Parts: sequence; C-alpha cells; structure tokens
Amino acid sequence: MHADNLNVFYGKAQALHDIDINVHDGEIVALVGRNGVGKSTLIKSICGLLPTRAGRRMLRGRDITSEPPYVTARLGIAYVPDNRQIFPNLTTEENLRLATIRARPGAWYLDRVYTLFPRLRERASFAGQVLSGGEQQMLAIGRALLLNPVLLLLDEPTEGLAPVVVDQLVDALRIIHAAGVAMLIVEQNFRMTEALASRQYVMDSGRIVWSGSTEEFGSQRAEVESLVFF
Ligand SMILES: Nc1ncnc2c1ncn2[C@@H]1O[C@H](COP(=O)(O)OP(=O)(O)OP(=O)(O)O)[C@@H](O)[C@H]1O
Repeated sequence: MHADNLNVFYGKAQALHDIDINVHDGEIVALVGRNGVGKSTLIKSICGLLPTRAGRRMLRGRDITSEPPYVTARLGIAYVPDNRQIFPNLTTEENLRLATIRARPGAWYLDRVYTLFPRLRERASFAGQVLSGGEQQMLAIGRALLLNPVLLLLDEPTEGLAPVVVDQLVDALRIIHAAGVAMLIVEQNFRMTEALASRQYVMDSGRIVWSGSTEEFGSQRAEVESLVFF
C-alpha cells in the first residue's frame, strides 16, 4: 500500500497534510504519535472511511483513492478499529460468521481463527458484550482475518489490555505476519511496536515528522521521544 501526498479534512479543518507512507507486502509498520495528531484519521482514510481531498492511495498498483470501504475490504484491506465495533448482542461465532459472508476467498476460515485464538472457541456462544477487552480485541482481529486481507490496519490494539494479554496478541500477530499479512499498527506501546514492526512512522500535527527502521528508532530514541511526547 502506498499513500502519496494525502490531504484529509474534517469540514474546513485540515487533519492530514501531505502524508507519504508505504507498507510493502508482508511488512509490519508502526504509526506512533501523541493523542490527536491524526493517526486514526490516517488509517481511516487508507481504507476509504474518510475521503481524500488531495493525493492518492494505491494498493498493489491499483488506484483506490476514490474507493469506499466495502471495495477496499474486498481488495484486501481490513480495518480493526480502536473501539473494536463488536456486535454486542450477537455471539462470538455470529460476529465471526458475519465477516465471512462477503469475504475474499483465501486461507483464513473460522476454524483457523479459533486455532489462532483458542479463547474465542471457548467463548463461541457468549454474547459480544460479555467478552473481556482482550477477547473483544481477538474477536475484532479474527473478524478482520476472515476477510482474507493482504493488509491489516490496527488502531491501538493493546489499549487498556493487561501485559499478559498484550503478549498473547503479539504472539498472534507474529503468526498472522508469518502467514503473509502486512500490517500498519497505530500504537502507543513502544514495547509492542519494537517487538513487531520493521519500520516506524512518527506523526505530529497531521504530518509525518520522522520515519525509519526500528533499529534507527531505538538508536535515536531520545530524539524520537521528544517528537512523540513533550
Ligand atoms: N469526526 C471528526 N470531526 C472533526 N474533527 C475530528 C474528527 N475526528 C478527529 N478529529 C480531529 O482530527 C485530529 C486528529 O484526530 P485523530 O483521532 O486522527 O488523532 P489520533 O492521533 O488518532 O488520536 P487518538 O490517539 O486520540 O485517537 C484531532 O484534532 C481531532 O480532534
């Protein structure tokens, strides 16, 4: 996926300025920055939930700038929102089965998601609203996988989760990555992004202000942290 000179507005207010980012096939890339700098706006615009005023978005050589979310999903971009958007009155399994209805054909199917997240199999008949935060996050990721994505967009997947659950998610994301799925992860948890991502983008005030490999991110930590937290 390539976003080229993206500019996105809420009404007259410009939220994203001249954004250039790439996520290559099979790559994990992190997007970090303080609250309100535009990270969620960027991933929503990549999957077509927000219109692009200028610039373009490409997926595997195809221009998707004007495509709505249901088309980008069919082309292989799956979005895991920060509020997870589980149907509260449907069971875990019903939530998952809904995702399979118009999914791309591919390697992910219900039983494979249950193998990845055994906890979801145990909770198959429980309503979405009684799941723990970690279980809901697993459900949101499992549902996205059932679309058979080439790119998974994850908005703060570890927010509010206990460290032991974060470790389980990191293990699951490694397995998903090994299966060939690329990811763009919005995260405040540096421990997680350093463990998973090969490259990092730092945002501030609607712009990309730093980008580099995870090794550079580690060696320039003080400089990067001054951009992210002050
Ligand atoms: N629906 C909206 N209408 C108007 N302005 C919005 C809307 N959503 C977000 N914004 C504004 O756009 C800017 C970027 O918000 P965004 O949610 O993308 O930031 P973020 O980096 O993801 O922050 P957070 O980590 O808090 O989610 C903020 O100034 C925010 O107030």
